[in-house]
Amino acid sequence: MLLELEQLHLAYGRTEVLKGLTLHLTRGQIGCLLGPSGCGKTTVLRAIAGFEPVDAGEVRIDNRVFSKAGRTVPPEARDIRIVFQDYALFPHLDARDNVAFGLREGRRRERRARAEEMLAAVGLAEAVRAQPHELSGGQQQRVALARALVARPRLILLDEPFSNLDVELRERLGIEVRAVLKEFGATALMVTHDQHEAFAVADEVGVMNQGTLQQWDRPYNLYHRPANRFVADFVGQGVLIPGHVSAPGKVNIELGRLEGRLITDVEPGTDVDVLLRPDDVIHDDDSEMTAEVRYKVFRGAEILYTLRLDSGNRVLALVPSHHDHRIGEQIGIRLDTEHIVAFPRATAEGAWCPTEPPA
Ligand SMILES: Nc1ncnc2c1ncn2[C@@H]1O[C@H](COP(=O)(O)OP(=O)(O)OP(=O)(O)O)[C@@H](O)[C@H]1O
Repeated sequence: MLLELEQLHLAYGRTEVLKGLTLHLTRGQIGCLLGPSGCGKTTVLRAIAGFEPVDAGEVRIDNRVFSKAGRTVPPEARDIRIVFQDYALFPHLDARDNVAFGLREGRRRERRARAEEMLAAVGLAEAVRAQPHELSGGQQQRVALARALVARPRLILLDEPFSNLDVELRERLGIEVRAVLKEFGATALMVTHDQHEAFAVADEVGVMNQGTLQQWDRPYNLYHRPANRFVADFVGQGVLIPGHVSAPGKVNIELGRLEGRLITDVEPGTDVDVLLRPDDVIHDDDSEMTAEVRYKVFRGAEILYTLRLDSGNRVLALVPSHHDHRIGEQIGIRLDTEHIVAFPRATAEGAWCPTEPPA
């Protein structure tokens, strides 16, 4: 294990921000913390970097305790580098010298040579002498990444690294950053509130809520096997539909009987809420089951339909966009679920539905 956070507790004054957070990263692994604003993501990075002392629990790196109650190894002694949202480049230094700054040792010529190699690795061989203001946001962030990587630190932390970039660029840069981190075998932890960014970059993603980790898993599992309602709601889209577990692996809902492996632990006889993702609901003109189009969002390749069932419940359906139906039309649907995600029926506040479109 390269990074181990064990039962971390951290409060700002009386406000408890991290409440027993445990997380492990192996060497060469890229992790990402995802969660709503204010859930404590940046605080986790600050605790790892040594900017914030912890109240309880431990931060261990390479089996060495770097933080525990009453003891915080200073940031400069941790061999960690951070890539910030605003790039934090020196405006008066060119790209090469910004990267060379990441090397604290060696002669200037050697440091510049290594900086040039590193810039080439992030695709900026042509821009070594450019000043930050001559570079685009994406290029500046690549310079910042090169500066973080050049000294081969133990761990790289990335704090919302793409949030100043436009959406199109974010995912592309995310894929590039992942490739570079992997090429150098770097261990990295990123924080973001953008799940597409997290999925593009990370091997494993942790969903946080109010200072705790709800699930740490591969992106596929977060989407298809959410551990609880919070994760189901936060990752991807979907609705919860009332159902009843009639037998192991069999759940009755108003659209019929679902059969498949139950992901969550619910006994036969239990009333449940079943998660239906937009890709579970297939548009099929030949199906006898129909639903009314209440709302639609054109997404280019697909249209995301909000459909009203006879009961009044809503489901979402992701449909190829040449199936362009009008609001109010009844369209055929069928379900395609290979496994079932169901949570024991809770209070009404646990369930959610897409909101009605504005009139
Ligand atoms: N220095 C501080 N003093 C007091 N409270 C703080 C301090 N820094 C953060 N907080 C509070 O701690 C909570 C967690 O903050 P943090 O920045 O870790 O959240 P975050 O998940 O990174 O949020 P965002 O996505 O908005 O950046 C917030 O409620 C915030 O207001």
